[in-house]
Amino acid sequence: MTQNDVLEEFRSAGALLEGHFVLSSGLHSPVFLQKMFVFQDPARTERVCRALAQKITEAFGTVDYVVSPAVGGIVPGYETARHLGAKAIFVERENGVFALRRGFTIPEGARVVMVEDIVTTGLSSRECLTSLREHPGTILGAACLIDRSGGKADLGVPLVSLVQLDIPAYAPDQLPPDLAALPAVKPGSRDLKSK
Ligand SMILES: O=P(O)(O)OC[C@H]1O[C@H](OP(=O)(O)OP(=O)(O)O)[C@H](O)[C@@H]1O
Ligand SMILES: O=C(O)c1cc(=O)[nH]c(=O)[nH]1
Ligand SMILES: [Mg+2]
Repeated sequence: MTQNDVLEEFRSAGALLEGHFVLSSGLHSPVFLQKMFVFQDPARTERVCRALAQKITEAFGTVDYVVSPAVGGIVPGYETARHLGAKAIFVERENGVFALRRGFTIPEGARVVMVEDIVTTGLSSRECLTSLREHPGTILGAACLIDRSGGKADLGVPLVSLVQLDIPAYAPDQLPPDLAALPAVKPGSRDLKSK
């Protein structure tokens, strides 16, 4: 799949939203990728995750465990793991901090890749990777469907993505006037999880 093919999947799923969005990081952006509109269609999800699995294999070789940050990472993590022949587990917030729960474990020597849906600042991915370092296994790297940081997000491990876009994101006190004029909506779930 080319970058355009992947973007076309998002576009035709109605997942490329324009307006005024407050992202999980608190940054404001005129664009939001509503990944759940992609993931509600299993056939579409299969197409993009098969392509991501191919990139992961090229970059990292065999993978035993895919670990994803909940909630957004769970569906693409599972589907990508299916194509890799790997297990799919996830971290979720416990008192606001990502942790492996539900009795999930990673065996000694397992080859681990973190799979995220979207990378903006990389904070969610870094938090996931930090929690994984407390467990056995070798972290080979990270992967995401769309890196909207334009390659600027530093996860501390190699990151492969299907699409790299440099989508503007602004601090709340630095909004361009045309963006400030629109009512802001906050589609993400980070606040919900910390309560
Ligand atoms: O790179 P970042 O600046 O961390 O932003 C990207 C993160 O934001 C979204 O998750 P969100 O926290 O909105 O929750 P969700 O996964 O439950 O949708 C998305 O799923 C990524 O995890
Ligand atoms: O940064 C985010 O919170 C974010 C951006 C985006 O485009 N899509 C998403 O689900 N989260
Ligand atoms: Mg997320």
